[in-house]
Amino acid sequence: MNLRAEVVIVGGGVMGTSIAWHLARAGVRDVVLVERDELAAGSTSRAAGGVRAQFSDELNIQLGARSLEAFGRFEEEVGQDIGLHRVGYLFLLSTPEQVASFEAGVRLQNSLGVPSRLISPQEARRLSPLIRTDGLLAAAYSPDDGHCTPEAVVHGYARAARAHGARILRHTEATGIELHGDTITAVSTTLGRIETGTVICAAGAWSRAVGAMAGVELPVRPLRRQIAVTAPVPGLPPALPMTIDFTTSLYFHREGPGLLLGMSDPDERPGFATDTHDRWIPRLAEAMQQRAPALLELRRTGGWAGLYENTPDHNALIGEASTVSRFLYATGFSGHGFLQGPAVGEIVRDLYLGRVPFLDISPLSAGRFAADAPRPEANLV
Ligand SMILES: NCCCC(=O)O
Repeated sequence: MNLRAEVVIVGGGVMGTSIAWHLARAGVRDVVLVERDELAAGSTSRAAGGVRAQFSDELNIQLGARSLEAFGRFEEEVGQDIGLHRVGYLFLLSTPEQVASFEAGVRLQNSLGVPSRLISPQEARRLSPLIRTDGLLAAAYSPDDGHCTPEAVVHGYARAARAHGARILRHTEATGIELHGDTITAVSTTLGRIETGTVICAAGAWSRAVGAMAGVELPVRPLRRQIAVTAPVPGLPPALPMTIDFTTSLYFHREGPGLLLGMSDPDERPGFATDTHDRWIPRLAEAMQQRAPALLELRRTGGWAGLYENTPDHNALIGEASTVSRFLYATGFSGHGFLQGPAVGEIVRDLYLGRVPFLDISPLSAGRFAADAPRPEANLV
C-alpha cells in the first residue's frame, strides 16, 4: 500500500495521540499516526496516572499546569470521561534539604499560579491517614493535582483525532525514514511506504531507534518500573491524595476501592524488559514499614511493569532536529510524560505550524547535551 501524508506521527501513546488531535483539530490535513501495537500499549497504559504541576523546573510546572487545565476540560473538549480525580499530590519530606528544595519549588509554583503549599506532618496525615509521621518534617501539597486513567486519555484523543480526519494505523511499525539530503521524503512501514515531508517521533522508550532512522540522536534509555494494586481498603478517604514519600520514592493513590502503588528500584538496569518480578518487594516492604506500615497489611491483587524513557538529565526532549528538516520529537519524558501530554501536543502543533508556542520550549531541545546545558528536574518519582 502506498500512502501520502502531510505528517507522520510515530507512536500511539499519549504524546502521539495528543499531537494527532491537536494537529487535526487545527485543520492539518492528512495526519497519519502509526503505532506498531495497540494504542497506549507501550508505556502510557502502564503509567500510574498521576497529574501534577508540582515540579522544580519552571518549564515542567507550566507544562503540568497547562495539562491540568486541559485534563479538567477533557470530557467537554475531547468527548471522553478520563476518570479524573482532583485529589491533590502530597510529597512527604524528611530532611532539611528536601524541605528547602520544596520551599523554593512552592515559591516558584505560586508565582506561576499553582496553589501549592507546605503543610505540617499532622495536616499531611489528616489528608493521607495511612502514613506515619515519625521523622517527617513537612509535606508539600497542591490540591489541583490528582490522577486519571491514561488509556482513556489516549482513546479519547485518538477517537477525536479520527473525527477531525486523522488516520490512525494500528499494528503498523515504522521501519525506516527516507531522506533526500536533509529532507524527509517518506516513512517505510510494515503496511507500506508513506510519502511525507514531516515525521514526529513520539515513540517513547523506543525513540532512539526512530531517531536513528533519520540520523537524529535522541538519547533515550528504557528502564523498567513496576506497579502493584491491592485489594479494597476499608475506610479509604474518597479524596486520598497521590501520596509520595520523597525519601524512598514509595507512592500510592486510590485505584477504585483499593490502592495503586509503586516505587523506583535502584537495582533495575536499562533495558526493554517489561515482565514483572518480586525482587523489588523487600525494598518496597522496607519503605512501607518506614512510612506507611498499614500498607503491609494489604493483599496485592496484581500489578504490571512499564518503561520509563529516561534521558541523561531525566527531563523531556521536545523540539525539531537541527540536522534533518521537519523531524520533530516529543520524547524522553523520564516518568512524567503522561501528565504533560496535553500541553506537549499543543506545543508540537505550534512548532509544526510555525506558530509561537505558549512556552519557549527550546531549553528542552535534544541538542542541550552537546551544548552542555542539561535541564535537571528535582521532583522526580
Ligand atoms: N512517575 C510515577 C508517578 C507519577 C509522577 O511522577 O508524578
